[in-house]
Parts: sequence; structure tokens; C-alpha cells
Amino acid sequence: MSPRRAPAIDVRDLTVRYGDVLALDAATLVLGHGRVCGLVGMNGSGKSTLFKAVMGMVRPDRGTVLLDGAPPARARRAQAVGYVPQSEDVDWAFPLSVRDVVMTGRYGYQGPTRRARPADRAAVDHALDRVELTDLADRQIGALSGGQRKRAFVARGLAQGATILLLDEPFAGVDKRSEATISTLLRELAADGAAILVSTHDLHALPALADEAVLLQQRVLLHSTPDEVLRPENLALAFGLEITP
Ligand SMILES: Nc1ncnc2c1ncn2[C@@H]1O[C@H](COP(=O)(O)OP(=O)(O)OP(=O)(O)O)[C@@H](O)[C@H]1O
Repeated sequence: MSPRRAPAIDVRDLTVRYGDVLALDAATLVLGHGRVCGLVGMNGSGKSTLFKAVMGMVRPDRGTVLLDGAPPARARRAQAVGYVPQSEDVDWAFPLSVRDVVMTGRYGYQGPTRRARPADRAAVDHALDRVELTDLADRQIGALSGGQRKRAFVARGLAQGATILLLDEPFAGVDKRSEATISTLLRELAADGAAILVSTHDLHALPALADEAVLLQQRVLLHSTPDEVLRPENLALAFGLEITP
């Protein structure tokens, strides 16, 4: 019998503080390959902090993160994990074209100072095509619309060949076309075996997008199906008021 595969994302008892602010409080979240998990919570509930901790970009006070059974730094070196940050976390004035940004997804294979090999260029072209940005590939990244920028970062994860994808509010401020393009792509990637953790404030879109969902309020309040998470009494737990999706 083959050994059981480690979960794609295995977060246990994760506590993160920024000074006096308790951003995550013993959060536990386990996600398998082939699954899309929606992360739902109020502003300030710790969603971005969870992504950063999973990427190894913030140091937890307590708890562990394993990606495919390995610490985040090793998973990053192996190019196993791709991250689409919140728009606010990106310097859009950086003089990179869309193609350059997507090519950074390949740096683990070629090193930043080496010239792109044909396989790298082919992977980048394919990724640009899948997010429908081929026509804009040579434009400076800051000269794209919000939705197009999100698609460029999704393309970076695609070009990288990441099997774990973390997307921090990829639908914020994007139009229906970009939203549909990204959602369809995420479903296809999950069908190919990727594990996808995606935060969203778009509760309507959750059932079509995600196989499972997490309600976060520093702690994981609930990890269940999207329909269960969207029950008004559960949303009231996380948002503190009666809202209907
Ligand atoms: N660098 C930082 N220094 C101090 N406090 C921080 C820092 N980053 C985040 N915080 C605080 O940690 C808490 C969690 O923030 P986080 O960005 O993870 O929330 P979020 O759920 O992603 O919010 P949003 O939905 O608004 O993006 C908030 O109270 C926030 O103010």
C-alpha cells in the first residue's frame, strides 16, 4: 500500500500577534489536494495574516504550518505554492510588464539572472492565454485594470506549476468577466489536483466556487460546506449581525 499523501495545507493551532494585536488565535485548517476552500470573515478577522503565515511571510507565535508535509520555506523553494496577494500589498509602479510578472513564477526553475528558456516562455504564454491576457502581455503591470492585474497574478501561479494556490480576495473590485475567468480556472486547477484557498467577501459566489468554506474570526469558527457556512446563524457568528448571503 502506498503511504497516505500529506494534506496540501496543514495549519495547526496557529497564533499570530502583531504587537498587542491578536490576529490569529489557535487557528487550525487542513485542506486536501483537489479542493477549493473559501475563506470568509470580517475585515480584520485574520484572512491575510493566515495567507502570510502559510507562505512563511509572518512568524507565528505558536503553531505549525506544513505544505505537502514540508515547512513553508521548503514548499516555496520547490515552487509548490503560489500566492496572489491582496492588491494593496503590491507595488504597481514597479517597471515590469505583465509577461515579466508571470515569468517571475518561473524564477525557481531558472534563477532571476538567467535568460528564459523555451519551456519557460511556453509556460508563460500558456498561462497568459488561460487568463485571457495575451493581448496585454507587454503592458506595464500598473497600467492594467484591477481585474486584469488579478488575472496576471493568477497566471504567475499557473506558470509556476504550483499545486497549492493561495488567493487573497481575487474577486475584489473585478468585473463579472474577470470573476468568471478566475473562478473557472480555479475549478479546472482543482480538478487537476491543486489545493486552493481563496478569501472572498462575495458570499453569493461561494457555493459555485468552493467545495468547502471556513468562517474565520481570529479562530476558525466553522469549517464545513459553503451552504452550511452561509446559513444566517453561522454568518451572524462571524459578522455579528444578521446578514443573508
Ligand atoms: N503589519 C501589521 N501590523 C500590525 N497589525 C496588523 C498588521 N497586519 C495586520 N494587522 C492587524 O491584524 C488583524 C488581522 O488583519 P488581516 O489583514 O489579517 O485581516 P483580514 O481578514 O485580511 O482583513 P481584510 O478583510 O480587511 O483584508 C487586524 O486587526 C489588523 O489591523
